[in-house]
Amino acid sequence: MTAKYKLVLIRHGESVYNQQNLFCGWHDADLSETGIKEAVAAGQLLKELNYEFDIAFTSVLKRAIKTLYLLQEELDCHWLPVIRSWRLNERHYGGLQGLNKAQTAEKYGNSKVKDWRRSYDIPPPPLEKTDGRWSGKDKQYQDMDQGMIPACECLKDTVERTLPFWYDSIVPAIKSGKRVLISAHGNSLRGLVKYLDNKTELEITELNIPTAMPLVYELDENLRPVQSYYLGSAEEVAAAQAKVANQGTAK
Ligand SMILES: O=C(O)[C@@H](COP(=O)(O)O)OP(=O)(O)O
Repeated sequence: MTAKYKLVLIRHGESVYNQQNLFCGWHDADLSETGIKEAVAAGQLLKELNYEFDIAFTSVLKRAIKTLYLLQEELDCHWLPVIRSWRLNERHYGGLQGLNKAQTAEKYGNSKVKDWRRSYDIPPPPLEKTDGRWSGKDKQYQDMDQGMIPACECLKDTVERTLPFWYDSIVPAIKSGKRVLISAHGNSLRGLVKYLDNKTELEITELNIPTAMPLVYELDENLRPVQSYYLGSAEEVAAAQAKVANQGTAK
C-alpha cells in the first residue's frame, strides 16, 4: 500500500481539569500553564519537521481550540481555515464531570472506573437536566437541537456522533488534497483511532492518548492507514500514555 495522504491528530495540551485529575467531558476547562507549554512545544516540533496544513478541525471546547491556536502561532498560519464542531467534542462524561478520577476509583473501585473510562459501550452515569452541569445551558449549544445534547456518552455514542462529521467534512477535505490537522480530545480521538485502525472493542480499552503529542496517520487512496506514529520519542510517548492510564486508579 502506498501512502497518498497525511493526517495529523492531536489531543489538546493539559487542561486545568487534567491537572487536578477531574473528569472533564463537555465542561469547558481552560488549558493549564503546563498545557500551554505542551501545545507550544508540539507546534515547534511540527515546525522543525516541516509540517504544513491547509485546513484544521477542532471541537467547540476551548482547550482544543486554544491548542490549535498555539500550533498555528508556532507554524505561522493563522490564516488557516478552522472548522469547529461539537461532534469533535470530548465524550460527555455525564454525572462524573467535575469528580476526581482517583477518588471516584476509591469509591467505586478501579475496575468500575476503568469501565467508565475505557470500555466501548458502558456509559458513565447520566446528568439530569436540572443539574447545574447540564451542557444545554452552555452558549456553544444554544442553536443545537436540545434533544441532541447528551446526558452522558460511552465511547460507542461518541464514535456515532463523530463519524458523520468525519465523512461529511473531514474526508472531502483530505480527498481534495488538503493537509488536515485535527485538534481534539482523548476520547473523541480514541473513537477516530478505533475506526481508522479497525480496533476491536477489547483492544480500544487499552488505548490512551497523551496530551499534545502529534499523531500522524499516513493514509492510502481509500483513506485506510498505511502507517501511524507519534512525533516524539517512543519512551516519552509510552510514559505519557501510562500517566493517562493511571489517572483513574485509587491512590
Ligand atoms: O474528559 C476528560 O476528563 C478527559 C479524558 O479523560 P479520560 O477518559 O482519560 O479519563 O478528556 P480531555 O482532557 O481529553 O478533553
